[in-house]
Amino acid sequence: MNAIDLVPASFMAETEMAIFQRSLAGFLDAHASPAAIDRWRAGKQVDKAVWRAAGEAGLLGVSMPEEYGGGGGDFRHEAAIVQAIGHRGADALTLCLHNAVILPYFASYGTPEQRAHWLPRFCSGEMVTAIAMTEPAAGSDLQGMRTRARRDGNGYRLTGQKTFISNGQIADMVLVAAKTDPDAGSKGISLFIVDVSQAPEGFARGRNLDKVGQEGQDTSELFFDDLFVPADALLGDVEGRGMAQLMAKLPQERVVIAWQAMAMIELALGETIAYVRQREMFGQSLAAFQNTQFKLAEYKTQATIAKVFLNHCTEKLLAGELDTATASMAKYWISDQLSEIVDGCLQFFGGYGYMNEYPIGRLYRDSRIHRIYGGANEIMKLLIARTL
Ligand SMILES: CC(C)(COP(=O)(O)OP(=O)(O)OC[C@H]1O[C@@H](n2cnc3c(N)ncnc32)[C@H](O)[C@@H]1OP(=O)(O)O)[C@@H](O)C(=O)NCCC(=O)NCCSC(=O)C1=CCCCC1
Repeated sequence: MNAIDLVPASFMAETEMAIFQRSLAGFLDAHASPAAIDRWRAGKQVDKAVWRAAGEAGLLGVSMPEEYGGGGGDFRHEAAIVQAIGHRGADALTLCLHNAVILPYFASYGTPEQRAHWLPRFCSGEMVTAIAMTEPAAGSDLQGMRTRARRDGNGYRLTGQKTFISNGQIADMVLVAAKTDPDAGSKGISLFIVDVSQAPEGFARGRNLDKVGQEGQDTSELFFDDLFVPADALLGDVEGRGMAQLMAKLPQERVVIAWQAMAMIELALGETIAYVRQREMFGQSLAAFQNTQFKLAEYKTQATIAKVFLNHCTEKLLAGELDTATASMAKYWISDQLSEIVDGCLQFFGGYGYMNEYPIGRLYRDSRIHRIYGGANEIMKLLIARTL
């Protein structure tokens, strides 16, 4: 049994992972109750207090070194968090963005001073993070970004616009991709650590965008108008490495999204199995129909195969051997399974499935984005095809 699988405590010795999962479940019971989630969805953002509480509970920066206030764990702990949150729906998944997507940029590319300054603030929950790559006219084509960073004395001036930025409304620090040399192609992009906690002049948050699903977390436009950042805001200390840094880190982000999709598949199957068992029609249980059994057998098979492949990707990632194509396969294939399975599950609920009061309808809306964010699935196929 893989340590990432949630197994009943009675079947295993109390391993470090089981203890971690238990404290995670306790945290989510206390801070991500259905009432709290309803509040986030109404306000279109996760309460910031939850971040502080997550920091105090040791759930932020779990894979970061202990010397920076992190948990000293690894990607298995990150995957456990993604799963535990995903099993309750999609809300608060941006905690995983902070943990498993953004902090690793600092751990891998930050100077010792940047790591020492920023990571403790992120691990405590004092500062919430966001990453800003996408622009209104450049989503899939990262090199097409227009945001500029011009040298100015002992720093840079950032001008441009970003959109679809998760945590954009609540972030205290935004890691911004910008062109330092528009003529240098992939070597003309750099990443900047932008402290927006004090609403600096030249920075503005735009709309908290109204989405089809995942309404419990904020997704924003961000505007930079001649915003001054000091020279040490450049991630690392060499200009022009941003594109390669993004390309190297995106595979892990894609595995995180695949784990989210996996958790939501399991949630959909659980909800549907419970429903078909209690729903009576034509004088028998909906579960007794062969169509129900065959469909659910197919979905369970797809889910099982997906999980085996995802555990394989996780092992590769832990060994530092995860390649872009393999991560792209996980993201594209598992998010496709999610769409098919959630759609098929909703069908069993009939008219009730289309009502927001049933969780399956919400899952249907929340799951659609998995085929788009982290790189559209068509981009995943392009990245796979490049290796053939
Ligand atoms: C693949 C792509 C469509 C096109 O790449 P091009 O061909 O322009 O870039 P190319 O020539 O492949 O490469 C650039 C440099 O990079 C190096 N490198 C590549 N892989 C790696 C690697 N694995 N390690 C190190 N270096 C790498 C490459 O060698 C090159 O450097 P060089 O010029 O040779 O010096 C790219 O643009 C992409 O991927 N878009 C999807 C964006 C996309 O995924 N957003 C997602 C936005 S975030 C998001 O959606 C969120 C979702 C959830 C919540 C939060 C955020």
